Amino acid sequence: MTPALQLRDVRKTFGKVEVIPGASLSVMPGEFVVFVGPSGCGKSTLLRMIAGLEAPDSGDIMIGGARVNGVSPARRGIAMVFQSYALYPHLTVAGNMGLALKQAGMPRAEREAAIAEAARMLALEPLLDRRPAQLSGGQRQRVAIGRAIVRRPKLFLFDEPLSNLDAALRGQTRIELARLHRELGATMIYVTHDQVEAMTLADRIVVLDRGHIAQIGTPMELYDRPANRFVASFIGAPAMNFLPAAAIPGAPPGAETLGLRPDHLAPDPAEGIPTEVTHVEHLGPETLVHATGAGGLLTARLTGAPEIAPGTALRLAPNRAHLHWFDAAGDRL
Ligand SMILES: Nc1ncnc2c1ncn2[C@@H]1O[C@H](COP(=O)(O)OP(=O)(O)OP(=O)(O)O)[C@@H](O)[C@H]1O
Repeated sequence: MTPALQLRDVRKTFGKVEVIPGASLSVMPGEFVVFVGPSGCGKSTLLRMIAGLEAPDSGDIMIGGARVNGVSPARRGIAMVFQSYALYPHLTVAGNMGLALKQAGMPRAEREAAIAEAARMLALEPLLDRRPAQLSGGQRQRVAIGRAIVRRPKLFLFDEPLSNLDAALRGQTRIELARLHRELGATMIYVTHDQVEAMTLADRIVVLDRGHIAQIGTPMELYDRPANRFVASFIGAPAMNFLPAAAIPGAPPGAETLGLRPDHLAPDPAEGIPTEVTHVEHLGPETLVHATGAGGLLTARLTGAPEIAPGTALRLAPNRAHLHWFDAAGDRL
């Protein structure tokens, strides 16, 4: 099958700074791929090169099997949804959604059918005659998504589309986006710095570390088998704990660091690592216990609301089925 998108050793430098030192990846038709990484890691630059808003210094960008380097954004068969909704204030919702189709010369009846279909998918039907100023932030973002849908692009590109929404609406819109992806069966590339969005939306996640692809995999692959410390610490909340490899017996040769997820620690008065509790957070169904011990800081996620006070001694034992060993370079062993 021809990949919907392929990057072959794509490089980008701004002035003297190499922002993308060489990225290669393939996205299959219908996949939802999320680019994730901390601020400044180059996610937006990569997305903007795919969109044609930025030119790579070298390398090939292929969309649907055709090389699109040098092809204008409008001719790439893509639709982009930004963090800022970028709606036209003087046009109605329907007008905003249909503008690109009108400009492309699509007949009115066909245009209206496309708008009606997108409005149905996004529950925008009652709002079609409103102007952007009369909409909430979440509704505006849905219009921006609708504007992308009506164009039936080969590739949807999303650049942090939820970051202007409040937490509750972000969660809700995330679920809507996942449903939309299922319903459309479209190929989607999505940029975020939020690992929860990446974990919940992606078929596959691309983790970027200072322009390098640190790992590509399904959410559970990254969670269960992070390729290096960077991915291990970025994926999963609360973050993975890191201790010197000598903290427990059984380190493989070359191990420098032991990674333990908070989910994989449990009190064990006999065998556990001795720690002193520094802080306890009761979240209702679970409790986060923060402690010092074995030459590091440890966070454990315990179920229920155990009575543990700061200052007490607590022995925490790792689940042996979930140990992550890393060498001096930070690579997984
Ligand atoms: N037009 C530009 N000129 C010079 N440097 C740039 C330009 N655009 C981006 N950069 C730099 O390239 C690096 C990557 O930026 P980019 O916006 O791709 O990161 P990002 O991962 O999307 O970050 P954020 O989440 O903060 O948007 C940053 O160091 C940024 O300062």
